[in-house]
Amino acid sequence: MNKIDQVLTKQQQNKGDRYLYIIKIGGNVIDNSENLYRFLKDFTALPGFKILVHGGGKVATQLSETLGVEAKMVDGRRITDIETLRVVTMVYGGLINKNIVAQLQRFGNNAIGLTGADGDFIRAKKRPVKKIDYGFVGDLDENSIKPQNLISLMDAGFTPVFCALTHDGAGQLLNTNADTIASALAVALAKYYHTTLIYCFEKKGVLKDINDEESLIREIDPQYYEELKEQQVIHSGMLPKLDNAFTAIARGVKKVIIGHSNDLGNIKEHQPFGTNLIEHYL
Ligand SMILES: Nc1ncnc2c1ncn2[C@@H]1O[C@H](COP(=O)(O)OP(=O)(O)O)[C@@H](O)[C@H]1O
Ligand SMILES: CC(=O)N[C@@H](CCC(=O)OP(=O)(O)O)C(=O)O
Repeated sequence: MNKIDQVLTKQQQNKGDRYLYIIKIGGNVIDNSENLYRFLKDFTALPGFKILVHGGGKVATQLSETLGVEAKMVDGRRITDIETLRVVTMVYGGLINKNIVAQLQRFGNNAIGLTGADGDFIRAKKRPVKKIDYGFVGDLDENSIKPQNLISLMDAGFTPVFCALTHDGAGQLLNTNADTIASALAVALAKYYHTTLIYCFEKKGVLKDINDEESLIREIDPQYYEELKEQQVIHSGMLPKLDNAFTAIARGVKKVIIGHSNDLGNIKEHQPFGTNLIEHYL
């Protein structure tokens, strides 16, 4: 057994006292400075190890339009030509990532802002051209994340903050959906930590009626998810989010929650929070 494997085996044995929160925030939280402030404060107060993953599609679309680069989405994924890749690199890797890191530092959280290329933390494969050419969009697989260096970074006291950019290992940055990055990180790290994956957005969770915040669904299993899809209770961005969430559950992540960024503090207070995804109802 080599040295790294020995260290990792030891870490696996010690999983008992190693808790990790992987939390993803999307464009609507980033766009609302009050909600973002509150979220980052509550995120900092969570116990244990933490990783933040952020999107920012909304800001990228706004800046694209200002720069005269047309924003095109298909099935919730951005068609990323070379001009768009330049925009998202500036917005995700620069503007949003560095602002979040600076705000976390204010709360005493020693955050370090990363793309998947930094430290070779996340390698992706450019999506093959089939019916649609998505351009510089990266897909993840089970080999995309090698956890060793990420574990070392967290052991050294840093909080990784990942944006929605990865790389292909051959010099090319790729745009990768932030929900997918969060799910892949949770799957890769679930062997080493008691891992909770949380998707925070601007609603209480998955709602029966999207216009009624009181219609929160507290628990969903895959069978109920299928029924909700058939009834068209779930649509648009919530579909890929739930697909990513159930992928994480199927691959060993024990706890996945979808909830409002303003309610994150409920976790510390041991209060109910958002929609919990479960393998199946008992
Ligand atoms: N049943 C549902 N409950 C809550 N949100 C839903 C539901 N069905 C569709 N949605 C939509 O999904 C969106 C969240 O997906 P998305 O925009 O991709 O999130 P993010 O802000 O994290 O990127 C919500 O803003 C909402 O418009
Ligand atoms: C390939 C792809 O679609 N990438 C996303 C990455 C950003 C993201 O995921 O942002 P939200 O979480 O705010 O939606 C995009 O460019 O919109």
